[in-house]
Amino acid sequence: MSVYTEVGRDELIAFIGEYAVGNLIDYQGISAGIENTNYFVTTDQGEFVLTLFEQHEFAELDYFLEVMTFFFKHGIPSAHPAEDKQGNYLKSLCGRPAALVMRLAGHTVDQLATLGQCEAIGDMLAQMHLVGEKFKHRRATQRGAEWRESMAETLLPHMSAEQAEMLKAELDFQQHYSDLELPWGVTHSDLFRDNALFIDDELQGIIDFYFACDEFLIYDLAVAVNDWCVNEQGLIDNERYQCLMNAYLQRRQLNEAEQSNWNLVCRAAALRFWLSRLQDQLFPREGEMTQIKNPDAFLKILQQHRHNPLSLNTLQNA
Ligand SMILES: Nc1ncnc2c1ncn2[C@@H]1O[C@H](COP(=O)(O)OP(=O)(O)O)[C@@H](O)[C@H]1O
Ligand SMILES: N[C@@H](CCOP(=O)(O)O)C(=O)O
Repeated sequence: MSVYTEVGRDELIAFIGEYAVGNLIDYQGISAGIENTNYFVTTDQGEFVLTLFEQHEFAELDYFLEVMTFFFKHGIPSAHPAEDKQGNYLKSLCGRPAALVMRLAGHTVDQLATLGQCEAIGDMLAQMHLVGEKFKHRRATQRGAEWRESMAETLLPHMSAEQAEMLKAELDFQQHYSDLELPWGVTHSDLFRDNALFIDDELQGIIDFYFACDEFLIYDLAVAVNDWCVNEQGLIDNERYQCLMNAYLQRRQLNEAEQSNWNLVCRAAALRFWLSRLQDQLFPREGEMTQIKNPDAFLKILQQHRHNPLSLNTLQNA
């Protein structure tokens, strides 16, 4: 969903007037997206995206704006937040925290990804992980093992006996996730096809850093593989997988611990989105325009990882 909070024209004119971005010409609610309210905003000086944060309070939002600014300044194509006349990135609108960011060119990938797009994402994700070593702000994940366990508890009573049994077995398998000693740092943690903008195979930008957090770097990689590499059958496709992974590995090799835990982390990443999509389906939030993504897509990916683990052997890791 995208418009949980409706913004009136006069309110927006007053809000825009606090920035040096020109006068409002037009604005339009964006139907894509799930977490926040988003509008495309056109002024006589440019194109922007207005986000009203629906899930976060003021205090925690600085981190995300720091992440976006950091990546932008370090050559990762991402949307720089606009500063108001007082130098603030974060403001208040309609009782919600709000930010205005640059509108990037291109379109999100609404179809299956091309091999070129998989390669571009693998390459950019590795660059983010390398440059991210210098990022000093810390934020714990909100969708980690603890969240997965407690959300599973909430959802178990609503599941078929077969799915509930599988979920319990999966939680059992993943029970030591938090004890793993794997390279970690700032991650996007939601780098799906609908969070990257492309013109053909040229990556224009990465958006929606609002799940960014400290996580295992290969969790971020697994999130991307689980979405970018799917084929018509909704399964991870070997060709796309090879393209994304080889592009990543050319810049950043996986150490032994990462290699031996790759299947576990791919499963944790699939489980996270299966559970969050089930949560959205079973407990939808109210709004004017809504979209709920299909949880079964991630059940299928999770099953694939359980029965046919992705190999690292044919890839270019040293
Ligand atoms: N900086 C941006 N430039 C261009 N389009 C954007 C930008 N930010 C968001 N969008 C558009 O808005 C949609 C929803 O944004 P997103 O951040 O994914 O929302 P949500 O946080 O609600 O999931 C995207 O799919 C994209 O089409
Ligand atoms: N990418 C997740 C949902 C998170 O919402 P987003 O629209 O903010 O990316 C999914 O596909 O389930």
